[in-house]
Amino acid sequence: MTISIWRYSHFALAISSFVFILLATLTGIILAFEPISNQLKPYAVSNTGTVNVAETLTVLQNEYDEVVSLEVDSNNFVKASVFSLEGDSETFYLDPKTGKKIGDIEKKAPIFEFATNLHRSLFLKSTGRFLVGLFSFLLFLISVTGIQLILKRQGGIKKFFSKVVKENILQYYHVVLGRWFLIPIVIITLTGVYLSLEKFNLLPSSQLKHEALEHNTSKKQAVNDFEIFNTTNLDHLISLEFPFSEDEEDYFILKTKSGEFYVNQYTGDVLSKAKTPMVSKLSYWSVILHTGQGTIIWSIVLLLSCFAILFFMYSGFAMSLKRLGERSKLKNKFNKNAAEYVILIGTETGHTNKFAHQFYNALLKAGKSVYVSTLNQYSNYKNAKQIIVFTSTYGEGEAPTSAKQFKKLLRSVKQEQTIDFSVVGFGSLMYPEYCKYAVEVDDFLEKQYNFKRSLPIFKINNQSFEAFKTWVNQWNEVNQLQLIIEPPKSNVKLKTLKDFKVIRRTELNRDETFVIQLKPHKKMKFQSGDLIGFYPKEDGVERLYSIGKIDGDIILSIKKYEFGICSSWLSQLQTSETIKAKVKRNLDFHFPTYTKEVIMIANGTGIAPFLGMINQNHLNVKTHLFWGGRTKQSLEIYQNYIEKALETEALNSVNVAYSQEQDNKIYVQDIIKEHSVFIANALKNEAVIMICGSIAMQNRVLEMLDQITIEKLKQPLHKFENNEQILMDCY
Ligand SMILES: Cc1cc2nc3c(=O)[nH]c(=O)nc-3n(C[C@H](O)[C@H](O)[C@H](O)COP(=O)(O)O)c2cc1C
Repeated sequence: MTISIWRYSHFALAISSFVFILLATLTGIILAFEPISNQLKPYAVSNTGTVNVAETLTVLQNEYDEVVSLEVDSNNFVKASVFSLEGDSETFYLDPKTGKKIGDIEKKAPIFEFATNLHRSLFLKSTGRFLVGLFSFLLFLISVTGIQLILKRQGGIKKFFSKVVKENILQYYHVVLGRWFLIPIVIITLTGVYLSLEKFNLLPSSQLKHEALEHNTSKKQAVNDFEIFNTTNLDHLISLEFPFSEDEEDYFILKTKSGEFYVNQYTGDVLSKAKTPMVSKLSYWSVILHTGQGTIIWSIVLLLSCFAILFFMYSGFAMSLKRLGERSKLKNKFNKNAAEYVILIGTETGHTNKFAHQFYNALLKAGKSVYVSTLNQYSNYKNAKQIIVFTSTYGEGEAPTSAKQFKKLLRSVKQEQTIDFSVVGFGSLMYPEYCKYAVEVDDFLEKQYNFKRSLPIFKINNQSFEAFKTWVNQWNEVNQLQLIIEPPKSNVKLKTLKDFKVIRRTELNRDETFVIQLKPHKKMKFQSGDLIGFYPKEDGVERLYSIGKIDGDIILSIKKYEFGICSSWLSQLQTSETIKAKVKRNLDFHFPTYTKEVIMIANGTGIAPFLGMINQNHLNVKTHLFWGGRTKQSLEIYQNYIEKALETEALNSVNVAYSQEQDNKIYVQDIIKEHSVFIANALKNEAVIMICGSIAMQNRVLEMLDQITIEKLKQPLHKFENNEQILMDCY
C-alpha cells in the first residue's frame, strides 16, 4: 500500500473521532492521577510479596474477636472486615505484618468519580459505553496507521529508531514522540476495547468451573497451620471469606490470581478448586494496563501518553492545515496554452509547493506569463518555451503522489514546439536514494526529442531555502533574468529580541569579509553552532548566521554583499554600539562530545562556529580543521584563534586550500581528497565530520566524501549520515 493511503487513513480516522478522543484524553489525564495518589497513601503496602495469608490471619486473630474477610485490592491495599473484642463490626486498611489498622476505607474522590463516568460512558449510559469502545478502536487504528507511516518514513523496522529527518519542528516531534508513545497508546486502546466488549457481554463466559478434589480427611489443625494459607502470599491473594457458621459444611472461600478454592474450615483440606478462566485473566490485566492501578510507573506512562495524544492531535491538525493551505493558495492567472513558462510540481506532503509558488510569483512579478500545475496533470502547453520541474522523492526513491502518472503521460502527450527544461529535486541526504525521482525525470525529459536541458539537475537537501536561492541565481544567469525570491517572513516578535553590545569588529578584508564580536547585555545560554538572527529595520526579514562562543561572547564572520541590507548594516557597526538580535538553538550542530575525533570542514565565513568550538574544546577531543578560502589574506582574520587553539592542542591539525594563490584553483574538497585515507579511517573509527559554509561547497564536499567512503569503506556516505557522523549547517 502506498504511503499516501496510510496518510489519508490516519488523517480521516483522526478527523472523525476528534471530539471523543479529546474528551477521553482529558479525562484520562485526570484519572492517571488516581493510582498515583493512591500509591502515595500510607496503606499502599509494598511487602505483600513477603507476607503469606497465614501470617496475617495469625496477627488478626490475636487483635480481634472474629475475622470475616481479608482482601487485597488492585491498589495493593490490604483490607479486613472484623468484629472487635467489643463486638463492633469494622472494615479498614491494615498492615499485613502487624495486623494493625492503618486507615479507614476511603470513598473515591468526587473528581475521579466524575472523570471515570465521563471517560467510561460520557454520561450516556450504554450508548456512551458503546461510543467509547468504538472510538477506542478508532484510536487503535490511528496508532496502527501511524506506526505504518513511521515504518515507511524511516525505511523499515530496522531503522525505526534511527535519526528522523527534521522538516519542521511539529513534524519532527510528531514522529519522534510517535515512536515512543504509539506502543503504550496501542495498549491503552486495545485494553479499552476489551473492557467495553466485556461490559456488553461479548466475550466468552468467564464463569468458574469447580472440580471436587479427592482428599484424605486430615486431622483438625489451627487455621494458621493450613498449608494453602502458608503457601499463598498476599501479592497473589484477591480475597479470603471466612465460613458463615461453625457448621462443618461451611468452608473458607479463597480467591487468588490463579483460581478459587474451597477450604475445609477445620482440616485445611482443599475441597474443590476452579481455575481462573483466560477471559478473566485478560480482564484483570486490561484493568491494570488501562488504569495503572497499583503501579506509579505505569500510571506515569499513561499520563505521558495522554499528553502525547494531545500533542499528536495538535501537531497532526496543524501540519494537515498547513499542507492544505499550501495546496489551495495558488490560482493560475494564465491558462496552460497561454503561458510561456510552465512549472510542474511533484509533491507528497506539500513542502515543495512553497518553493514552486515563490518561483511562480517571482516570474509573474517579472512580467512573465506562467502556469503552474502538478506532474500528474502534464498536458500540451501550446505556448510554452520552458518547463521547470520541482519534485520531491518518496518511499525508496519513488515518485511522490502528485507525480505518479507523469511517466505514462510523458509517453502519450507530445509537445509540438521545442522546450527548454530544468529540474530541481527536493530530497534528503538521509535517504539512500537522494533525489532519485528528480534524476529520473531529468533523464526522461532529456530523452524527449524536442526537450533541451537549460540547467543541470539541482538537488536540494532538507528544503534548504539558501540552496533554492543558489539555484534561482543560476537560473537567472542562464535566462538573463533577475527574479527575486523573497525569503520566508520571520514570525519573530521584535519585543523578544535581546540586546548585544559590539565589542570588536575587524575591517573588511580583500574578500569584503569581517569578524564581529558581540556581548549579550544579560547572561544568556548558547553554544557554538547555534544561530543568531538579525532583523534589519528596512525589511524585517530574518538573516541567520552560525555563531561561535568565545569567553561568553558571540563571534561571527560575515561577508558584505554590495546590495546586502543586513551585511552592509553589520559591516558599519561601531564598537560599543548596541544592537538587537535573537539567538536560536541549533541542536543538530553542536560540538559532539560523544566522539573521540572531530573533522571540521568549512569554506569562507563558515569557519566562525568552529573557532568557538575549538576554543571550548577543553577535553581536547582530537580535532582537525579543513578550510577553503581565496587567498592567504583571507585567513588572516581568523589566524589568532587558530594559532591559540593549536598551541593548547584544542586543535590538532589545520589544512587550508586557497583558490587564488596559485595558477590552479584548489578547493577544500581537493585537500579532502588528498587526505582520503585519513578521512576514511576516522569515519570507520566513529569520528564525526562537521560541515559549515556555502551550499555549493557542501555539495562538492559530500560528493567527495561519498566517493571516499564507497572506495575505501565500501559503504555509501548516507550510512554515516544516519549514524549521526555527518553534521551540517550550510547556507
Ligand atoms: C517517508 C519518506 C521517504 C522519503 N524518501 C526519500 C528518498 O528516497 N530520497 C530523497 O532524496 N528524499 C526522500 N524523502 C525526503 C523528501 O523528499 C523531502 O523531505 C522533500 O522535501 C519533501 O517534499 P514534499 O513535502 O513536497 O513531498 C523522504 C521523506 C519521507 C517522509
